[in-house]
Amino acid sequence: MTDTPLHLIRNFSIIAHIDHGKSTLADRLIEACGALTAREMKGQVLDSMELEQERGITIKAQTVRLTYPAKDGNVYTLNLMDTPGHVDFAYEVSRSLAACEGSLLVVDASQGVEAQTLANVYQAIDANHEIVPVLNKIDLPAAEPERVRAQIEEVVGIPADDAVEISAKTGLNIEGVLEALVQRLPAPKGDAEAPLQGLLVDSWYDSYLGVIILVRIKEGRLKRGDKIRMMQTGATYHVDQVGVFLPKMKSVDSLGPGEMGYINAAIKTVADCNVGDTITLDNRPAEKALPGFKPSVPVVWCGLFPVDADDFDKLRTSLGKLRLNDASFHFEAETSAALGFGFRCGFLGLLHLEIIQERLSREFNLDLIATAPSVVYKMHMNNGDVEELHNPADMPEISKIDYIEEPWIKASILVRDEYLGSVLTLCTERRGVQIDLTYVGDRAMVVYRLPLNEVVFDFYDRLKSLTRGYASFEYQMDGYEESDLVRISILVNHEPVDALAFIAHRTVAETRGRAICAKLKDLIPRQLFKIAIQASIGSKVIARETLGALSKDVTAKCYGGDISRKRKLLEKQKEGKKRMRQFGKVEIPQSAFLAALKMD
Ligand SMILES: Nc1nc2c(ncn2[C@@H]2O[C@H](COP(=O)(O)OP(=O)(O)OP(=O)(O)O)[C@@H](O)[C@H]2O)c(=O)[nH]1
Repeated sequence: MTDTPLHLIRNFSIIAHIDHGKSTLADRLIEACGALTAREMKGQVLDSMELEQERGITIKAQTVRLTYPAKDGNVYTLNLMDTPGHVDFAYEVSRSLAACEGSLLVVDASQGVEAQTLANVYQAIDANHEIVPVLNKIDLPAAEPERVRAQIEEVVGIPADDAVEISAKTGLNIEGVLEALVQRLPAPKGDAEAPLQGLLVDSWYDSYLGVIILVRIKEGRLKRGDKIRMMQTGATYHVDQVGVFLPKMKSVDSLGPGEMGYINAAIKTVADCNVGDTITLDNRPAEKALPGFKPSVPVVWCGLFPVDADDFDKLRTSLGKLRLNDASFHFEAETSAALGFGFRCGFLGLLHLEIIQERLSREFNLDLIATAPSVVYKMHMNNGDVEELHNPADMPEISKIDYIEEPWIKASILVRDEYLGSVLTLCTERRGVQIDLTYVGDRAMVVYRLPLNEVVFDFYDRLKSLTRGYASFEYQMDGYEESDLVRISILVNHEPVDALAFIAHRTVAETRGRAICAKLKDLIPRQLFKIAIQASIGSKVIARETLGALSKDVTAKCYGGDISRKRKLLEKQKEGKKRMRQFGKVEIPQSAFLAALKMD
């Protein structure tokens, strides 16, 4: 089974906007090729992570090898790479694409082209893919295949005459997709006798097998027992197992050119397995490495702290494990006066942040406090140095800073005309600069430049609520620009609370400072003395709230008599204390941080 001739291999990925039916189609293809029995299918096979299933989004790119007896009498090997649809995972999309020769472009025939469809299809075009448009959900009464076909031609700019019309849900015309794959996608190229060149597409940690590497062989052959070398890191390993995903793992003797599969080689550190690296043979190395991927750079950072300080080590181990599965995620130890020991973590975007946070809580059972997400600022110092700032609490003294730059993005928003006005207002409020406004059928496509800082700050939520969920949003990084930014410190009883410090444009500093102070006033329990809650820029106070004093003796109502009841009350109070953080004389409950950090 390992010796599929090149002309009978097709490697493809499926690209689509979220919810247009990519995973459902993948399931149908797997089913149609008999890889799994219906009972084994049980829901969507490719979205294996629990969290993914619940949210219905695809996080990790995965691959499946299918066998398809085509109408031309040949039996083809089809390697399907699943790709995530969301913009935060654009990086994973690009590496999946680099491992394939073609793409199925799935468009929901009742919805039409969306912002994310465009973003993904341009990546596929960049990767020189042959693209087969697929119109899905034609079972829906609202499906308008003709209109969407025209839209694909007009907006995406690829021919859509022979787009395959299907219903992934009912299974209608799945064979049409399989035939299009074998007839329209090019076969991979490569020479089985050449020195090995394998593209390291992905690596993750499996609790039974250790580190697993997903590889696409470009040239040569990779066998069990080979000694491989990673061309970038120079690390060498003996290959214990070579295999393919059916989608269950199945070991094979070797993988030849054009094939995709996995390697298991008792690798201890995933740090040696850089995605995009070239795998070659130690005793007969390739001369050149394959063109790799651009490393992913985290654009959003936030602090993660265990609610229970005893969980610090567990948090460290858990982050390490997640990182094995997700090289795009970064973390480093951090201490906060307010929150204790924790980690500063870097993410590709907000959804990525949310997913990691949720996985920590679900898979590792950790109770965490996350500080407000911050973008990476560039501090141009008076002495000519340029420092990157990931954490507002680390901002250098203002007198030493010449100027500050912040990252900008170019965002495309596709929205129904009736909501356009509110979207334009939102973008303007967020310091956006309009670049373009066109129409895609009955919807407006507006392109804005926006400071990323304003987008990490509840932009998605506002966009969603303003458009009743009907807007689609896609962005890419668009350079750095100088900006009038200030750090706002929050002081409780004149003590700065580092975890609440944030950076904002001067024009919105006061409003946001006020909002936090007002919120904290409601969240911090009254104490025996008056407490000032202030927001300041440097030494200048820009907002203030005062929390009145209160005397409170929980045992007062117990008339001295019932000792056990009294003890219970005191214990209860002690319990409560554990969840408090001490600030000078003031105790702030964890819930206050959580709520204050969740600004809305
Ligand atoms: N009526 C109908 N519904 C479909 C069809 N294909 C998929 N769906 C539904 O559309 C929704 C989204 O499908 P998914 O396959 O999860 O979409 P996806 O593109 O994989 O979504 P992400 O993984 O989030 O990118 C699900 O509720 C499916 O049941 C179809 O052909 N017809």
